[in-house]
This record gives sequence, structure tokens and C-alpha cells, in this order.
Amino acid sequence: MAAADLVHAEGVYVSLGGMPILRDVHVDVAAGEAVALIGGNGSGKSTLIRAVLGLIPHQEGVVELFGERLPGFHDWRRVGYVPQLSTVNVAGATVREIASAGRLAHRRPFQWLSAADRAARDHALEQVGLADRAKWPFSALSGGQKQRVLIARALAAEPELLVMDEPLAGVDLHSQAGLAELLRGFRDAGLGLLVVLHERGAMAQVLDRTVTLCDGRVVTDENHPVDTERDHPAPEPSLIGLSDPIAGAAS
Ligand SMILES: Nc1ncnc2c1ncn2[C@@H]1O[C@H](COP(=O)(O)OP(=O)(O)OP(=O)(O)O)[C@@H](O)[C@H]1O
Repeated sequence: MAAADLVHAEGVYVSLGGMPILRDVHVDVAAGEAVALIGGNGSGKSTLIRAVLGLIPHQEGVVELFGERLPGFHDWRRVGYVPQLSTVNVAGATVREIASAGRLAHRRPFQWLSAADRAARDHALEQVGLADRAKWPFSALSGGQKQRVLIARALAAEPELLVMDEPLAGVDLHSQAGLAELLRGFRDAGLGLLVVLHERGAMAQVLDRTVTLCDGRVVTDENHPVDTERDHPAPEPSLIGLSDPIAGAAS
């Protein structure tokens, strides 16, 4: 593993509900590098980032964050996670309240926000251009603005790695360009970005590498030339017919 690697995953197998979902998957992200995970519906993109974040266990292979192997890694302040907007339920919360939640990993349970917490949260809201919306209810924002709030929540932790699940979904083209520009600034400032996308689209100019998943396997990775024999062996008889348990299912 290179010393700069924030994420190093190799030979990762994940099964869910008894179904093989990821097989022999690898992905690496270094500081100051933006890596996209691309693939069709059900190809395993969200499963891979959930495995990288330790939200689900992997049955085989190695997942390391900042050189430390999961599940032993505990310094979650270094990692910011931006989930799919469609999975977020924060009805009634204000922009400031949501961004404040990004500081949870810095505090003891039930502790008030410290001055440092408030400063980091306010800075994150400034970074995403929403300082003037701090008191607004989340529900009153546009799709692009909501994405920015989720990014601010992740940034409030002052992470070194941002993991994002479809940050451009449901965002109009103009706002996509703005978000991509924002993410480029973070990458240029040294953050590592691991981003699930359906297509490179507005992010094309920001991405350093693209890893393409199909049916739970990496089919292209600009860092690892594909070895057809190694990366796509003929399916084992027990896996035939199970490769896409719920065809086209979204996460
Ligand atoms: N908890 C689960 N139990 C069983 N199968 C699951 C579970 N979660 C996901 N899957 C299956 O794993 C496969 C990969 O799902 P995943 O959500 O990782 O795909 P994705 O590439 O992110 O798709 P999308 O682009 O539609 O969000 C799908 O076939 C899905 O049905």
C-alpha cells in the first residue's frame, strides 16, 4: 500500500442475505485524489462504499482506512460520509442543526457544542455557500441546496476523506456544475474523494480515476489494467443465476 492511501480495499467479497454481491473488488484512494465508482443499477457501488465505511462486514479481503485495517479502524473523524439524499430523513431540522450533527464524532454524548464545534460547522456552511440559510428548514431547500447541506455536515467533521453516494442525483445541470466545482476545490485542498456516480457527467473534470463495477466485479480501473482471466473467471456453478439477485434493484 502506498503511504498516501486513505482507502485501500483489495480482494473484497461481500454477501448479503446469502447472496454474493461483491467479488474480488479493489479500490484505492490517495490524499488529493478523486475516484469515481460507476456502474449500472445493482452493480454494487453502494455496497462497496458501505463495506469501506464498515457499515456492513466483508467476508473476504482487506479494507484499510488510513493504513488501519477494518474493523479495527476507529478514527471516524477523518472520514466524512454523504449518503444518498433520497435516504435522508431529517424532517423538521434546520440547516444549522443538520450541519451540527457532523461534529458528533468530536464530542462526548450529550455534550453541548463547543466554540470549536460551532466554528467548524459555520465554516462548513460557508464553504458550501449556505451560511445565509443556516436557520432555514431543510425541507424548504432545493435539491442542490440539500446536497450542499449534507456535504456541509460531512465537512463539519473536518475530514481527510469524503465518501459520497450519488451527490449529483436529482440536481439540475447548473447546480451539478457548481457542486462539481466545489468538490474540485476540496480535492485540490488535499481531501480524498470516493464518489458513487451513475455517469461521469459534470464530475468528469474533477475525477482523477474511474472504477467501473458490473455485477459486483471491477471491470475497469485506470490504476489496475484489467486481467480478464483473473478478474472475470467463469462463474462457479453455485453462483450461476445468483449474480443479480434482484435485477435492476436500486439501493
Ligand atoms: N441488504 C441486502 N440484502 C440482499 N441484497 C442486497 C441488500 N442490499 C443490496 N442488495 C443487492 O446488492 C446488489 C447491489 O446493490 P447496490 O445498492 O450496491 O447497487 P448500486 O450499484 O449502488 O445500485 P444503484 O445504482 O441502483 O443505487 C443489488 O442486486 C441489491 O439488490
